[in-house]
Amino acid sequence: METAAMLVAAGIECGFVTDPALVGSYGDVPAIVIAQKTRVIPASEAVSMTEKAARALLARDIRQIFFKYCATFDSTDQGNIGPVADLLMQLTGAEYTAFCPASPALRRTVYNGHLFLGTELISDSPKRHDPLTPMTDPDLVRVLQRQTRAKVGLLAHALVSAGAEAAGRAIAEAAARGIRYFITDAIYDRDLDTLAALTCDWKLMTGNATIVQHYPDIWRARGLIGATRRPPCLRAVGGGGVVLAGSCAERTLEQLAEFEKSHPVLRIDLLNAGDVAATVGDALDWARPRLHRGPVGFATSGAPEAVKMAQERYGREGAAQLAEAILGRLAVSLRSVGVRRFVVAGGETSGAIVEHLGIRRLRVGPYGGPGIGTAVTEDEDPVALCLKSGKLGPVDLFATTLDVMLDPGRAN
Ligand SMILES: Nc1ncnc2c1ncn2[C@@H]1O[C@H](COP(=O)(O)OP(=O)(O)O)[C@@H](O)[C@H]1O
Ligand SMILES: O=C(O)[C@@H](O)C(=O)COP(=O)(O)O
Repeated sequence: METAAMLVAAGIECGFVTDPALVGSYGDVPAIVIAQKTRVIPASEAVSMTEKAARALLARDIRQIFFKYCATFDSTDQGNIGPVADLLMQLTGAEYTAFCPASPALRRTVYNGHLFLGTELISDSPKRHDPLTPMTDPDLVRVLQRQTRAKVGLLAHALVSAGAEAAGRAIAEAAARGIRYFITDAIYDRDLDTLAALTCDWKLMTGNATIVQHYPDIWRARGLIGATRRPPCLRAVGGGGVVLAGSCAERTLEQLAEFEKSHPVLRIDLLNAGDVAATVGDALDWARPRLHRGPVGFATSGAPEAVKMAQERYGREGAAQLAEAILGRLAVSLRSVGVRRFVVAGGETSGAIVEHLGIRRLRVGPYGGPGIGTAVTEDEDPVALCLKSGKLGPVDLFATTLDVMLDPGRAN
């Protein structure tokens, strides 16, 4: 959703679906995002879901497929970045592609193939405690190589600094020696300019949303899209407002603490929540008398020790599935009692809630800052969603976003 929001902010009409079957519901739009929850499912399932999505796009005579993943390269040795890239190479007929997770503005940089969060290697950062994709190896060439049979190499910073032409020549030479995948160093925003210029015409490119953000100026300069349009703001949505948090990231915990200063928050302890139906029922009973007074929050989020205990009880995937089932079913129950504004913390959690709510197509609003996407359903009784990356967003995001949903025009 963040990727779509960046395009919308650049004045580009961008479709957004979670179901590839709906790609055909758009006319001649310059871009379509297909958002699927494929990050940590078994690789074979991620590949088959991505194949459906890619085929739906390729049926439209497109210039490029962009495979978006997290700036922290969230994945495990079993996948899914490597296996999905392998599939997309085959479907697009690309000879090689690059991997550019960097987000210099957020100080997520790649140097000599090593991923840093600020001054720390990712393996020394809180990402080593991620509930699903603990990142314990900072060397992305090595990380990706464990996920694919294709030969992985590095586009080193000296080559990126030398400009798109020199980098392109170096890649072509390395490709002639059999290297198919290039982890790209990127430290500064100007590196993304170079990499965008280099990859703009490739059939397949992969990375974080940050590099997509650099394409519209190039498209426009080449006359591929028309003049800038002021992005339309989203419809106002009334009804109850809630925060649903499944992210256990430090930033989410801070945002919850801030929201809790002025709003009720129900903390759901997974150790006492094995019965999903009963937990959801109790949470709804807790919410009903409070909701008419203003937004409320629900969180399964916990600090690393709490996550560890839940995972010891239910297993890594089991704990995640339990939290996602609770928050997803709660979202459905909350909608049935009049909630229409949802702020969701966590990428996986967002996917689970969108799936439970049965949302397949959304109108995405203009970019609202790193890690945040906001959208509204297109039906007569709309639901507004803000989906937030666990690690990102200002501390007061929850209350301010629920408020802006009531009148998005005011925020512009
Ligand atoms: N208390 C908990 N213990 C273990 N896992 C949890 C707990 N609460 C939530 N989870 C799971 O942790 C994962 C967090 O991932 P995600 O929602 O993507 O957040 P983030 O954006 O911080 O990575 C989700 O699958 C969520 O269901
Ligand atoms: O790069 C990012 O942080 C986001 O693009 C993203 O993917 C966030 O995923 P979560 O960390 O699971 O929220």
